[in-house]
Amino acid sequence: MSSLLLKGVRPYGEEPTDLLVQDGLIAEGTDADEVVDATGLIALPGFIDLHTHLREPGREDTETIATGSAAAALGGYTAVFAMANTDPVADNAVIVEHVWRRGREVGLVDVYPVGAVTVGLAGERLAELGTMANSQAQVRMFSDDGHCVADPLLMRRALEYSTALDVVIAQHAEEPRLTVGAQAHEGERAARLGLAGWPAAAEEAIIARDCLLARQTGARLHVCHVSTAGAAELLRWAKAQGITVSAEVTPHHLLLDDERLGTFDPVNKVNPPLRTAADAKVLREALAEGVLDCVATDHAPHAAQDKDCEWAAARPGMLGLQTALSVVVATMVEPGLLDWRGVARVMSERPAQIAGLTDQGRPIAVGEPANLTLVDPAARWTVRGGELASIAANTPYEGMELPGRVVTTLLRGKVTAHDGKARS
Ligand SMILES: NC(=O)N[C@@H](CC(=O)O)C(=O)O
Ligand SMILES: [Zn+2]
Ligand SMILES: [Zn+2]
Repeated sequence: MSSLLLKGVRPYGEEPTDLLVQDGLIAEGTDADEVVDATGLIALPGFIDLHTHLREPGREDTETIATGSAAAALGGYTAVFAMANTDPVADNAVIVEHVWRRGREVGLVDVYPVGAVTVGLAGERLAELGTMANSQAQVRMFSDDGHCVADPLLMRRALEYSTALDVVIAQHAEEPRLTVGAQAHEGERAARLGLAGWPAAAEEAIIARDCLLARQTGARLHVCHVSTAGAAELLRWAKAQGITVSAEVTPHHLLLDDERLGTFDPVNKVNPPLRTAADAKVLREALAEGVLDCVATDHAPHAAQDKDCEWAAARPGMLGLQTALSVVVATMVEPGLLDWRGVARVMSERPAQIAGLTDQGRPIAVGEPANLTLVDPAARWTVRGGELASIAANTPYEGMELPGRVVTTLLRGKVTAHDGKARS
């Protein structure tokens, strides 16, 4: 394997140095086959997304493991967790092994399948968590994402099993009885536009309940896409009690709010919905503080016909992999809420710890795996959905100029993306 010298790179935004990458590792020395001028670029540990929808199998017209992997590499990611709400559902060893193997074949990013908690995501019977955990895919995270595991007894059982398997249960917190027909955040804006409301309490009630179940069972609970100020308050309480709960926030819930509803453009429809500007502010502060552990994209590609239609008929979800870093720079770095060490923490280190990855989210140091993202902090770029690597183009940032750009991504020393092109 060839060696690469990154000259003048700034690890975590600190003093410039030369980084040698050899045989997939960060190595000592300066003798390399290839020298790259990385002056001004910041080196971070490769990003890890705990929440990606890749749509294979079933909706390969919107995203495949190959196109989603390219989007991930271009976004600076070296590992992604592919949610189970595919068709067929990833609720058995055959499907999770397919996703895992296909990710390996594509080779742009480590694709870790998330297994479903219940058979068919139906919320009635537990899936065979143990078989998926012990399969070749070694599933370490389970979620019915897209649906909430609403039955408290089933959730309790899932948490109990998870402790024996040492896996994480990631919950899409939405009390379904409170969100029947819901279209937008329940508040003044939705009321004025005549859109049925999705109340904050539907999210918070499940988070509170599941934190109590996690305390009871000693299990590790992860909360998906936290979107309300009240949810952050509950998580702060739970962590203070010593409950083993972690939580993610999406880039869109950090940046956008329900003012977007005024356009009636379903590109802004997402689950959970865009909340108020006051919620977004609290989420940014909670992420800076560590009450929210990490950023996860909830990258959710949808076909044009499922988005360019009337609001009520449109599917919820937004692309996120290629814009996540820039949104984190805009919402967290530029306002001084996080430095680059903090970005490494929320985009790489904490996600690796939550998912139990031992070869990702590692320090940038000699002997460590060369899973790296090089970022140009001074760059600005304009988002164009049609130019993103995903098959779908449903980005809420269309035409927006965003700060910070991923220049190069390395997976075990191999360049997987450079200057806007993915390389397998
Ligand atoms: N976030 C979304 O709005 N949609 C997700 C499902 C989910 O994350 O709940 C999807 O699969 O499209
Ligand atoms: Zn969800
Ligand atoms: Zn999701």
